[in-house]
Amino acid sequence: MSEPVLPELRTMWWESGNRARAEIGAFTLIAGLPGLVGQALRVSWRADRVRTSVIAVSALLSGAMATFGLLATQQVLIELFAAGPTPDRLRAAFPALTALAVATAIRSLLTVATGYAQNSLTPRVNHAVEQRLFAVTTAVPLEAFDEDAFADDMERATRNSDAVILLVQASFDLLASAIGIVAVGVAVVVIHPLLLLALIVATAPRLWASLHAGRVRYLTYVASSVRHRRLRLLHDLMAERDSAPELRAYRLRRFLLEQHDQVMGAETKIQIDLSRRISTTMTIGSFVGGLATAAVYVLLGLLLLDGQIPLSAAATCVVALQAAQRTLTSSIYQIDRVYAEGQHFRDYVVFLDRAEEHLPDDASAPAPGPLSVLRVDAVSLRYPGREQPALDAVDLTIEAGQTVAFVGENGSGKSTLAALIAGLRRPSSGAVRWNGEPWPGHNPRIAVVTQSFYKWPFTAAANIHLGQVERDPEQERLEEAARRAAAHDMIAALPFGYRTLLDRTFADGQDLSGGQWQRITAARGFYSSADLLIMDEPSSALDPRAEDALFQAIRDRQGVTTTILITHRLANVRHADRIYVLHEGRLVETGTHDDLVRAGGRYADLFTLQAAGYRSAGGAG
Ligand SMILES: Nc1ncnc2c1ncn2[C@@H]1O[C@H](COP(=O)(O)OP(=O)(O)OP(=O)(O)O)[C@@H](O)[C@H]1O
Repeated sequence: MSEPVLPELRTMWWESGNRARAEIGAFTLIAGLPGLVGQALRVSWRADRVRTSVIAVSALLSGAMATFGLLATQQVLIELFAAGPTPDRLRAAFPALTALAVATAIRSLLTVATGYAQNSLTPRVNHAVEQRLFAVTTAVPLEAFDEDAFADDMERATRNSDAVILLVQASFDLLASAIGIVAVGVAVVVIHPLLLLALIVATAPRLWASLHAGRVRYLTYVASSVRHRRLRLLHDLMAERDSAPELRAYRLRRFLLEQHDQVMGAETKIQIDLSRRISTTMTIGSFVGGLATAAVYVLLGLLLLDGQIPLSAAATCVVALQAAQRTLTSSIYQIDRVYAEGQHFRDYVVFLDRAEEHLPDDASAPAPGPLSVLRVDAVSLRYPGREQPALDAVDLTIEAGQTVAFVGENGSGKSTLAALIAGLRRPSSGAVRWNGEPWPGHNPRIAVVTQSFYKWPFTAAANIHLGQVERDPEQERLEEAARRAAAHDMIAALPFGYRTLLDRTFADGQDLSGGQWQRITAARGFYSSADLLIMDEPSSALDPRAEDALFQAIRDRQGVTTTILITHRLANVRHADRIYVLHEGRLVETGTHDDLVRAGGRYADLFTLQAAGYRSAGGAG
């Protein structure tokens, strides 16, 4: 093995928020919060005004109750520390005690109301966010996926769709904590203005230390993230079904175990170093925080001795200080969360904005009529990052009812031309005209059986029905399409026939061979009643009998419906009304099979080469 380590990994979607949090200091962190909380509240407001209002009002009322509770506590203490017999003092403290109990009960009720409102708000926000996101991801044209930056943004936005609700939740929690802190501040000012200063002095070092510790925690995460992913990659390689056969066939076991040992060793060492740093930060934070609190207690003592504040005020201040520190601890956690989730939320918003630029404007276009003629006018396409155009000024005309073939060597541009005709991609220049009119986006009258088909995790029947999902499935038509693609007998032999799930993730799910899958996708093409059917390499994995049946079915369409056939098996295009030969993106030859063989050009060369292969094999046999 010449490569000592696995290749570099790119930054992943889930790291952006934590990375951003790790890179900034406490000041930038705090300064960024109002904007993020504002955005979260707007999202929440749009999703559900009533519940958003309930949560916001509850947070405010809860803060008011906290202030009220502290003032009542002071009143209770004043009455209890007053001179006189204990029963009298208790009687005097009773109204304040009742007020304290009521304030506490109201706060508890508000917490319950907030919980209910948040529980119902969460699915509503998620629903709104996901609907908007997937409405966009399913509408952007294919070329958007070729732009690296766009594809990255899309991945981040899709995976981070729950960032919105996490940001909303964290923002509400932060809001409640912030109001709680303000409430304590107000109560303390009412008791004695100087105590506010004491409160700030006691809590500020802890606040700073906790924020700093948060940053170290995020740094820890970021520093180990690449190794974690590398480990996950190795876990998958060593324990997954897909890689298991080659792992054994190529005897990769030792290599992978060594890689795992190396990465795991580095990870352990760095984790230990980093946890040491975190512990140090936390210890310093607690130490300085403790000193500051002690200093405040000393100050309180001095004020008491000097007669500046009564004993009840000092005692209330101690209670307030503890309440403030409790609220602060939860605030720090919320601040970090709001910031990190806020970055993910920004990814989501940025993606939606960028995606808007890509969306096709086909809402206002009239539906295309039945095909009479399709014209490809000087169409060119250059993929991003490629010097050579994949298609270069291609012109051709297809009449309704024709069967035409695109042939050419690998990479000559056949699939790209098919994608342009279907409207799955837009040309860099030129136009595809359906009955003389260009059609923006995918043309609903064209069905495509793609070369790199997707194995949809549905039943066999549903997989065929995908060819025309807008109509209810008709078993007879499904079977008829399957027969034409030589798929019927194979499906009938599956454990549940047409109702067999074609994905092993599901209970009783089955997997098919490559050729069997290809028969299903061909059946899907036949099932559609599109005016134009494009079949891109529909027989590459088929056995000779299935291939013969498939091409017979394609020949049966000739003169009735229109077909574009892309194949390297040139014997199968002999019957085509017209053959277009592509070479390095240019249309180099056009004609019937006989015309092209007679012309003795590129097609004739390829055909003779293939035919010679069969002849010599026949001769050898
Ligand atoms: N998404 C893409 N991004 C960048 N280049 C691409 C992309 N898809 C295809 N290409 C390039 O465009 C050229 C034409 O590719 P295309 O798939 O159209 O060829 P093809 O004639 O269908 O080939 P094959 O016979 O192998 O299926 C090739 O050079 C290919 O590398």
